[in-house]
Amino acid sequence: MSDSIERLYQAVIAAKDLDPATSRTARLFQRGPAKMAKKLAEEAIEVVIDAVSGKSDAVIRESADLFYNLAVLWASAGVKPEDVWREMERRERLLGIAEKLPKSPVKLPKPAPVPVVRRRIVALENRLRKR
Ligand SMILES: N=c1c2ncn([C@@H]3O[C@H](COP(=O)(O)OP(=O)(O)OP(=O)(O)O)[C@@H](O)[C@H]3O)c2ncn1[C@@H]1O[C@H](COP(=O)(O)O)[C@@H](O)[C@H]1O
Repeated sequence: MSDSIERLYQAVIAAKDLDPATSRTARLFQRGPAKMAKKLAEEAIEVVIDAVSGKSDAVIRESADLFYNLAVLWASAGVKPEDVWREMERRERLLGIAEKLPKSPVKLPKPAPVPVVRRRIVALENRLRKR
């Protein structure tokens, strides 16, 4: 999958300086990051709506549009696909370590009950009173 996204990203980079009249990508670059972000958000919502409606084919189509608009926003923000893959690999390494930790909170052995030494205050007070 990452190969497809990397090819798409390269295609976006190649198209960004084309004629906006004929290239959607060039048009998005001409209109700027706010428009790119709006389109990305719209695609994300379309994926959500189709997924909730159980329309798997539409989810596939809209996901491809989502990846396209994400690649456009990445390019505009100076983010490369490998930057994202590196972050994902870092998280995977961390999770891998975490997976070796016990999932439940570590159960410490209950400390032995400390015998409560009841100060014989009452007896002492009685003794003092008798003096
Ligand atoms: N991968 C894509 C790609 N995926 C989705 N889209 C466009 O993104 C739009 C997303 O769907 P929308 O429903 O939001 O769009 P729309 O409602 O039809 O029209 P708008 O309201 O968005 O203007 C679709 O119209 C698609 O044409 C893409 N447009 C271009 N590419 C690739 O980007 C490269 C550059 O192409 P140009 O931008 O045409 O130069 C090429 O390799 C293209 O294959």
